[in-house]
Parts: sequence; structure tokens; C-alpha cells
Amino acid sequence: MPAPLPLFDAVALRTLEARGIALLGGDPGVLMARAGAAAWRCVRKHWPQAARIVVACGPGNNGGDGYVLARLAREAGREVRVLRVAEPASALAQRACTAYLAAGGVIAGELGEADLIVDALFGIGLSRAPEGPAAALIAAINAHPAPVLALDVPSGIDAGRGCALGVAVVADRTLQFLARHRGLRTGAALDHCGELELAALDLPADVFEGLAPAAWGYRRDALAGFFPLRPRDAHKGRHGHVLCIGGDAGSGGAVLLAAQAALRCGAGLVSVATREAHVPALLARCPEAMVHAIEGTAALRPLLARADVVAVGPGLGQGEWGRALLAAALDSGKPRVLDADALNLLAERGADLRPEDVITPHPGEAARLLGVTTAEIQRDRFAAVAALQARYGAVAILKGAGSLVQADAGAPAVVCAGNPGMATGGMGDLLTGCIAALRGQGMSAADAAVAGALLHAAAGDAAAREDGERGLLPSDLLPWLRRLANPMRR
Ligand SMILES: NC(=O)C1=CN([C@@H]2O[C@H](COP(=O)(O)OP(=O)(O)OC[C@H]3O[C@@H](n4cnc5c(N)ncnc54)[C@H](O)[C@@H]3O)[C@@H](O)[C@H]2O)[C@@H](O)CC1
Ligand SMILES: [K+]
Repeated sequence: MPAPLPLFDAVALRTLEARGIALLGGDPGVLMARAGAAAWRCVRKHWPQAARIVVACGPGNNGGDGYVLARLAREAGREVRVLRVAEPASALAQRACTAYLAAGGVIAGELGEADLIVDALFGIGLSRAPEGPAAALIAAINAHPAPVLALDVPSGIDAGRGCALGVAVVADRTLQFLARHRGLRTGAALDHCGELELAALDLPADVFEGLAPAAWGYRRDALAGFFPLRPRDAHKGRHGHVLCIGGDAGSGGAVLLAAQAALRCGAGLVSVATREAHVPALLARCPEAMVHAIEGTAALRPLLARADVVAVGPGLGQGEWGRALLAAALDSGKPRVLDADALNLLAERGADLRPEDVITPHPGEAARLLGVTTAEIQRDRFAAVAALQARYGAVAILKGAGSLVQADAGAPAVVCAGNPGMATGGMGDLLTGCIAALRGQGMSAADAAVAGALLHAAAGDAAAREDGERGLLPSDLLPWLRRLANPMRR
């Protein structure tokens, strides 16, 4: 089974850098030389025809990597121009710049024509939003038609948190050095990195000893590990009875989608508690579900008693009906997956959830749950998901590009799948159903949250590959949920 990717933050990267330098005899220039050489290999591999290369160098060691690359490209006969926003400020960058100039390199005044732009302005040392000439150069790079290779980090992106501190380079490819940055896998960063590549700089594996990753990245290939073959003697009673609660007036489709997703993800039985008006339509569309008209908590309690796991929230509304049903679900003692209006109500009324429960807010719901703005959530999605888990006591999923899952005080999981076609009403309802189904089949809340979010994102990618991202509907994912949740029986 492919292991999840270890992802690191800037603190760990600095530790790795120090260990690597010590291991290489104490000269920090050796690592920079390797980084520059790796960047040059990357240019030759991906842009072999690029005759005119512009390298934008910043004042720190990221700029130093750029000077090394510029010298190597020049020595290989490419036409190279270095643009810079400030003189080198670090001794290492100064050394690399001097070597570039000594080899006959030139510093240019303007971007001009180029076949490739290399962004070596800022890496993990970015400490504030780029301003003045740096901001202007980033804007000019983004407006230029040439492809862009970012060294280590697209300049302007915070590599630990994933946000853009201000204007930030939009790259076609980002070559990370030493280890993968966790911030490049979530939030705004995803629109800036392009393809991600790693140059590990040939350090022995023991530099990682005792260094805990700051997150774990799960890609589609990790799915198989969560979905072993079912035993031949399986029967429906073993695969969990999911109760989906929701669908107030006007929102019946939400609870239907959750129920369908639960069925396609392998739930043994699915019951739905919804408004009476929705019952015929739900039964017509999904005869596999047991659909109950529920007008109050008295009728809900026996359903709760029979369920193994409760999915509450899709289309629940925030009226008296929804409040009463949520209260009953919270009293039931059953493992719960809470989404949508259940979260909005939770933000208002508070509740102590348990580690067996899962909450699945999008950034707006997360903002309400934490009493902050959506922009604050997006500025540090890692901090936000940790705060959600700590405050509510449940496994927390912060949805959005690069969904994050925080199960406990340890490193979160990052879902490295999904696409913007999934920003459609109803997608979250599917996710709720997926997670509930996996809980019902015996997965822990932590595993069900990671596997459910990954399955959902991978199904979205598969469906988008068929007909495109625009116009992708939640129901388009249903057949893919099934396909991806089933390993092939040989
Ligand atoms: N971590 C490692 O082991 C390695 C790091 N290397 C490179 O070194 C980089 C880190 O180098 P540094 O620590 O020097 O940091 P950076 O080069 O990322 O940036 C720091 C410099 O930029 C300035 N600065 C920060 N934010 C600014 C802003 N908004 N506007 C204007 N100036 C700003 C700082 O004052 C400092 O001079 C990595 O990203 C990577 O590219 C490589 O040489 C290879 C090995
Ligand atoms: K950079």
C-alpha cells in the first residue's frame, strides 16, 4: 500500500537544512549548489528548447539558488538574464551572485522577451507580503506569456500555511528542495504551484530521523489501503445501518444525495428521516433507502435506536424542525457525521462532541464554528482545522481545495485530490454520506474521515476527467464512488 506523503513546515525544513549542511562538512554552499543544479536539470527536462531564460532573484538564499541556476544555464550556452529586486543580502546568495557575474553573467533591467521565467525571489524565508519592486515584478511575471518555474515555493506563498501573503507568482511548475512543503497542498497555494516536483538533494534518509512530518498527504493511490476486499460471507447487517437526517422544506435533494452516497459507499442499510412532502420523490429516485416522514422527535427516536451511525445536517434548515432533530441526534449516543445546517446550529448552541464523531465544515461554516471570518480560516487552514478539532472534540474536516483532516493533536491529513468542478451545491452532502457509510462498515472516525474525503475527491476527479469540471453534478460522482471503493477481485 502506498504510504501517505510526509509533508513538512518551515521549522522542520530549517532543521533538515542544518542537518544536511553538517553532514556535508559544514559548507552551506554545497546544498545551494545541489539545489541550483537540480533546478537546471529540471529546466533541461521540461523546457529543453528554452533559449532565453530570465531568472528573477530575491535577496536571500532562494535568490542564491537562482544565481547558481543562471550560471549553469549560461555555461550551457543559453541566453540568460538575471532580474533582481534587491542586492544579495545573505552571504551565500552573494557568493552565488559573484560566481554568476564572474562567469560573464548580466543583470537585466526589465523582463523583456523570454522562453522561460525562473522565479527565485522568495522561498521559505518570505516573512511578509511582497511590496514595491518585488510586488511589481511578481505582477509582471504573472502577466508575461512565458512559462514559469518556481524554485522551492511560488514567491508570495507562505509554504507552511498555504496562503498568499499578498501578490504571488503563478507558476507552471514548482521544484521543492529537500522535502515537500505542507502549505503547497492546500488553499490558495494550489492555484500558484502548477505541477509539484521534489529535489531531495541527495541527503541520506537519516536526516529525517526524529523529525515528525507536519502533515500527511493522501493521493488517489492511497485509496486501495482503505478498501480491502469484503469477506465472501458478508451480509448486509455487517455493513452498518446509516440514518440520514435532513431535508427541510425546499432542501429534500440534500438528504437524498447523502443517502445515495452512503449506499454507493457500501452501507448495508440506509434510512432517511425527512419531511413528509419529500418521501414519494425520494423513494422514486432511491428505492433502496427506507424513507420516513418525520415531523417531530418522537418518531425519530426509534430510528435513531436502530441506526449504527447518524448523518445529520444535509438540508436540515435552521428552523424548529431542524433544531429538534439535531438535539435528538446529539442525545442519541450514536456515532455522528455532522454537516451543513447541523454545523450552523452547532455554532449557535455549542455541543460537546466526541472523538467518534466527524464534522465536515467548509470554510464559511468553519468561520461560524470558530467565531472568526472566512478569510481568517483560509489564511491558515492548518491552524483552523486544529482549532475545530480541539474546540469541538470531534474529528474535523476542513473542506475546500486540499481538504484537511484533523483527528487528534497529531499531524493532520491533506487530501491531495479534488477539483474546482466540485464547488457545486450538494457535493458536501455526498461527502457526509460517504463518511457515514465508512463509519458503519467499521472504520474509525479518523480513517473514515480521511478515506471518505479522499474517495469523494478522487470520484470528483474521475468524473471531471470524463466530461469536464464545469457543470459537474454531485450525482455524476455516484458511480465513481462505487468504482473507487472497490478493489478488483481476482
Ligand atoms: N532549506 C534548505 O535546506 C535549502 C534552502 N535553499 C533555499 O533557501 C531558501 C530559503 O532562504 P532564506 O532563508 O534566505 O529565505 P528566502 O530567500 O526565501 O527569503 C529571505 C530573504 O527575503 C527577504 N524578504 C522576506 N520577505 C520579503 C518581502 N515580502 N519583501 C522583501 N523582502 C523579503 C528577507 O529579508 C531575506 O533577505 C529556500 O526556500 C530555498 O530556496 C536552497 O539553497 C537549498 C537548501
Ligand atoms: K521562489
